[in-house]
Amino acid sequence: MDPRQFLAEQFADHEKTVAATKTMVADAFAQLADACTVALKSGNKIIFFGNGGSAADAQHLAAELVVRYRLNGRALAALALTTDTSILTACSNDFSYDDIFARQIEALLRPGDVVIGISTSGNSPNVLKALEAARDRGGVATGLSGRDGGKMTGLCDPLIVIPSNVTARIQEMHILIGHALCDVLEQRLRA
Ligand SMILES: O=C(CO)[C@@H](O)[C@H](O)[C@H](O)[C@H](O)COP(=O)(O)O
Ligand SMILES: [Zn+2]
Repeated sequence: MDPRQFLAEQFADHEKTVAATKTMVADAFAQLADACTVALKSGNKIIFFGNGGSAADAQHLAAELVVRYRLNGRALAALALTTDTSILTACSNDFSYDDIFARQIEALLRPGDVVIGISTSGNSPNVLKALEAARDRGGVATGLSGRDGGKMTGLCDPLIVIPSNVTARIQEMHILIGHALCDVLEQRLRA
């Protein structure tokens, strides 16, 4: 396998996914940006969570809002549920891995908070449980997914579904959309 050829194929696949995604997700993205704007203006917060690469996305995006993305200005209230190893290990050990995000939602969510579950399959049980817990407690359950949306369909409003079956391509679109979300929120609330 020639790495140059392989990389060219990866770029081609990425570009194909970008082209398919940008026409499909615009309305859901606008809805998500509006929901986050309302929450932040009302003194609520945005809560991100996901597994593996999506855990990295969750904490990456929370950091953009709490600290800065492109603009200096006020801190925006955001939290990733993927970072406290004591909570994550105690909850996995004593309860179940499926509860690691839902338990934190029970502790930390206030009505009006926006939660953003990130799952490329849309089927990770811990993400689904947290979305249900958020919805039950008056949170705004939203998500970033891929494939056919999985079980996140029907739990999230809006749900941004990336039209791809390749986990890496879906994640690449998630972080692009996440960055765009931070940019819109900065322009609305930090400028
Ligand atoms: O980053 C990657 C693959 O690119 C992996 O770590 C991936 O995030 C993990 O397999 C996750 O557990 C997948 O979960 P999900 O996206 O289906 O919810
Ligand atoms: Zn990855």
